Amino acid sequence: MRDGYDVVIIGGAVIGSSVAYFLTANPDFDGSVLIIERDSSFAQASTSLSSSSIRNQFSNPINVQISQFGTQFIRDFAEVMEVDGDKPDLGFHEGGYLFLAQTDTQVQILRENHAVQKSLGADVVLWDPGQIKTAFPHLRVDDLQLTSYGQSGEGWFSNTGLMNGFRNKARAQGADYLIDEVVDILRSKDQITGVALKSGRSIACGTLVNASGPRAAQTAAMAGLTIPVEPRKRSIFVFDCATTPEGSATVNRGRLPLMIDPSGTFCRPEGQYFLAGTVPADDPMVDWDDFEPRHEEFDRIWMDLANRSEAFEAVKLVNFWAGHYAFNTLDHNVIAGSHNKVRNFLFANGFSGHGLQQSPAIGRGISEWITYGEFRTLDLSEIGYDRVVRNEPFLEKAVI
Ligand SMILES: NCCCC(=O)O
Repeated sequence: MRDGYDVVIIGGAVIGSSVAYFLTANPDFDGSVLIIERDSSFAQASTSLSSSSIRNQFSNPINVQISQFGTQFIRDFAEVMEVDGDKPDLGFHEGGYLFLAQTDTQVQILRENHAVQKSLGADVVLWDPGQIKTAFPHLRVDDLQLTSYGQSGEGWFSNTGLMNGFRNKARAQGADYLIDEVVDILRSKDQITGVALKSGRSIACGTLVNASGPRAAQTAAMAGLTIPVEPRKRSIFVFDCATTPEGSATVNRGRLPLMIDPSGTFCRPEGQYFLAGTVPADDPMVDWDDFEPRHEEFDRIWMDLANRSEAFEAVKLVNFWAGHYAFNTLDHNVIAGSHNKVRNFLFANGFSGHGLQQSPAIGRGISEWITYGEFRTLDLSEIGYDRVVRNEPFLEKAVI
C-alpha cells in the first residue's frame, strides 16, 4: 500500500467500485486508485439492502439516459466484467415496470413522462384499463385510467453481483481496496490533500471522491463542506402467495412486472415469491445505525396489494429487512460532480433510492471528470453540485 494515490474513493460499495472500475478501464487514465471501505461485510450498505431494479421510466431526460446506459451495461455485464474466466451473472430479469395512474394528475404525468421516454427511444407503452385487464385478469382496474409498461430495458437483477463484479474487475485492473475508516479529510485552502484513517495512517490524494452513501454529509463535513443528504429508512418485505397471480404469458411470462400502485406501494416477483415496499407515511431522517424494519408498513402494503388483486389477499411473509436511502433533501436526485470551490472533491451522492441502477452511468461520468476535467459521454452537469449552491431543485416526477 502506498502513502499516496492519485484518486482516493471513500466508500467501496457499488458507486465507489463503479468509479474505480471506469477509471482503471480507461487507457487515458494512468493514475493510481484507492478505495477505502469501513465495513468489509457490506451488510448495511444501501447496495446490499436495495430492492435491486432498474427502469427507464423517469421524467427527466438525463435520468432516462442514465438508466438506458445502465440497462445495456447490465446486459453486457458478464462479458465485460470477466476476470480469470469468471463471468459474473447478474440474473437480469427484464420483467418491466408497470406504473398505474388513477387521478387526472397522475394520468397527465404518465403521458408527459411517456413522451420524454419515447423521444429517447425507451420501449414503453401506455395501456388503458381494458388492456391491463387482458394482460393481468387478476388485477382490479376499475379505479385506474391509464398505465405505463416498460416492455424491455427494465427489470431486476443481483445487487451484490453488480457491486462484486465492479469490485473484482477494478481490483484486477489495478485498484487497491483498504478496509479502514476515514476519520478526517486533510485540506489546504481549496485543495484536498489527503485523508486520515482510524488506524492512524494518513494517505495523500490528488482527487477525493465521496461515495459514502447515506453517510455522505458526514464525509463532506470532514472537509468543511456540506451536502443535503441524510439516511431515510426503507423497509422491504418478501412474501409468498397462496394463489399465484397469473397473467398473460405474453407479458413477463405471465408474472407481474414491478408494479407501482397509485398508493405508492410497489411489488415485483422475487423468484417464486414477491418483494414489496412503500413510501413511508412518516419519513424522518434516521440514525445511521438504525436498520430495524418498520413492521407496521407491511399492513399497509398488504392492504394496498389485496385491494389491487384477490391473489394478494392470502399471503405469508417469508423475509424482511430495512435499508437506507441516501436521501437528497433538496430534490431526491443524485449529486454528481465537483464541489464548486474545492474542485478536487467530487460527489457521487444523494441517489435517493436509485444508486444501484444509476451506478454504471455515474461511475463512468465521475471517471471522465477526473480524467478529462469534463463529462465526455452523458453531460451530467445539470445534476451537479452547482444546483445545491444555487438552492435550485432538479425535480424528478417519477420517484418511488
Ligand atoms: N427505489 C425503489 C424502487 C426502484 C426504483 O425507484 O426504480
